[in-house]
Amino acid sequence: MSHPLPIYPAAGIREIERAVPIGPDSPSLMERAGLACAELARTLATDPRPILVLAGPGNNGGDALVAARWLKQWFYRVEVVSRADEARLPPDAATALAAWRAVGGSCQPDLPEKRDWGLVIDGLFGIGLTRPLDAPYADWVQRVNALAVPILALDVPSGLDADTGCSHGVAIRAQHTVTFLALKPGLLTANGPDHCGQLHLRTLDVLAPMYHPASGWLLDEHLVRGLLPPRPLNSHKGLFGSVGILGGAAGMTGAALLAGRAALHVGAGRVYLGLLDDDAPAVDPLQPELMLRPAGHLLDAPHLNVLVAGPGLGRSAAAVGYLQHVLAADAPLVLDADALNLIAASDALKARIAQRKAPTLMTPHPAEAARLVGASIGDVLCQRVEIASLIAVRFNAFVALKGVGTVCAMPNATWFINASGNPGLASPGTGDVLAGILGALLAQGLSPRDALLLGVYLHGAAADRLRERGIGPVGMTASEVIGAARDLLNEWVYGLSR
Ligand SMILES: NC(=O)C1=CN([C@@H]2O[C@H](COP(=O)(O)OP(=O)(O)OC[C@H]3O[C@@H](n4cnc5c(N)ncnc54)[C@H](O)[C@@H]3O)[C@@H](O)[C@H]2O)[C@@H](O)CC1
Ligand SMILES: Nc1ncnc2c1ncn2[C@@H]1O[C@H](COP(=O)(O)OP(=O)(O)O)[C@@H](O)[C@H]1O
Ligand SMILES: [K+]
Repeated sequence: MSHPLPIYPAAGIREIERAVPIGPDSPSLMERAGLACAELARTLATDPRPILVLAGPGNNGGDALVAARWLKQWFYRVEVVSRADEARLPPDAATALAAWRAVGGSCQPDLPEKRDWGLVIDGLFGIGLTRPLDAPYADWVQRVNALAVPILALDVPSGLDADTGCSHGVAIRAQHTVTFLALKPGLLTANGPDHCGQLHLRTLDVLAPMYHPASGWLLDEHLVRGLLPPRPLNSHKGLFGSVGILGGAAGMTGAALLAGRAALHVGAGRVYLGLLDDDAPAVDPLQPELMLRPAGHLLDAPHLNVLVAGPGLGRSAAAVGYLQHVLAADAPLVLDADALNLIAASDALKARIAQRKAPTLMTPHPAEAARLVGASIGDVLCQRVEIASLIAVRFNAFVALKGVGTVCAMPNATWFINASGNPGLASPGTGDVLAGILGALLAQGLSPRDALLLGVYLHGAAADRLRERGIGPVGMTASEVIGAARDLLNEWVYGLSR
């Protein structure tokens, strides 16, 4: 499999399907997909009960019928449920139906009441789903979802939109999804991961980018391993940059401290905090390495080469003033939280970001993203790739639209979907930690693109490491994520094992 793994929306997959040459002696893509499904199903069907195959009216149903045929030939008991109108099946699916019948297979028009299946194969709809499931499909999906039986979804869990990860009404909740040719965005973001279960990619011997250029890729460990900041033996703290963090208004000092501690633990040479709270402490007793000062003096700190604005910034007039100075600074800048909200509320600030000469990183969660582009949160949730890309292009910024399957979008309209992370991160302060991590990586000389990709992946991977250790997902804290990120980065940079 070639890396990085490309991600295509349905239209791209269709271009690839059209372009792949199929020689006279090579199996059709549907034959390859059905066989790949059957091989996986064989590993999942661990009890002797029959396998239920739900076959839809299009090519997804065709894949399912090919899988049913192989499984029957391997002596599994297979029951196919299909309402497909033979005369209206696409050609490959009609061939698959004829081949299924030729091995003695039959189709039932409705889902039987009995429920003694050992595995359900969902081949109702794939990338061709265009609207909420009609009856009886919606009813079938609800009934198989309610069974205590594993479901293997073919290509896309039926009912889920392959492009967005939002469901059209009800959708299959699978334990496994085997997806063909290439990854699709909807499997990786929004509701996709909850509906897909474990994802299995089968490229069907097709090198997708040969047939259609990709503009999106999976952000995985393979991709970030090449981006690590070097640590020569002959080094001193001046080599690793100085991060200045603007934030910490009254009642929110902790947010700035979390960002600062994260920056320190991910390798920044020096970390300054410019705090807005008049009563802010002069030192963080638990992290005395941090240099705390009033917000108005932050930009006077020596050697600053990266700025982070937002953690606990608040929306006061003073905050706007400090933010204006930070935006005018000629240093890479990470904008998070209330910095984003203040920008969303001001056309002048918006224009200033787009005009910045130094790189800008923006890390909105969906509500912040909605404010930035004047969309509803619902729109953002169901158009994550589009909205992240829109923000990146509009603000000439490197954007992480946060949430499950964080979308990293670049100003050149390329994008990545992050594979790491878990709901342990749905806890206070984890966004501040991400902002600090990004600041530290920029300070160590990574390009804005590479800092964003490594930082987002590392943040999620740290949470995954904590979950492996039983620390979360419930009760995982942002402070714990910092320590795990440090451990992982050292493992990756120096090859030190746990
Ligand atoms: N053509 C090929 O050679 C290949 C096809 N493949 C499979 O083909 C799938 C795409 O096939 P199709 O384009 O036929 O699309 P689907 O099989 O996903 O579904 C399209 C059919 O469902 C109908 N439909 C859409 N939404 C509906 C709804 N809510 N209720 C009822 N009917 C609805 C459409 O009118 C159409 O008849 C992929 O997901 C994949 O599983 C892959 O195996 C790759 C190879
Ligand atoms: N369910 C989840 N799965 C993966 N990552 C998540 C999940 N929920 C939240 N996150 C991550 O946690 C971080 C939360 O950031 P944010 O919403 O800004 O929190 P805060 O404002 O409390 O710091 C983001 O990086 C986001 O992607
Ligand atoms: K399906």
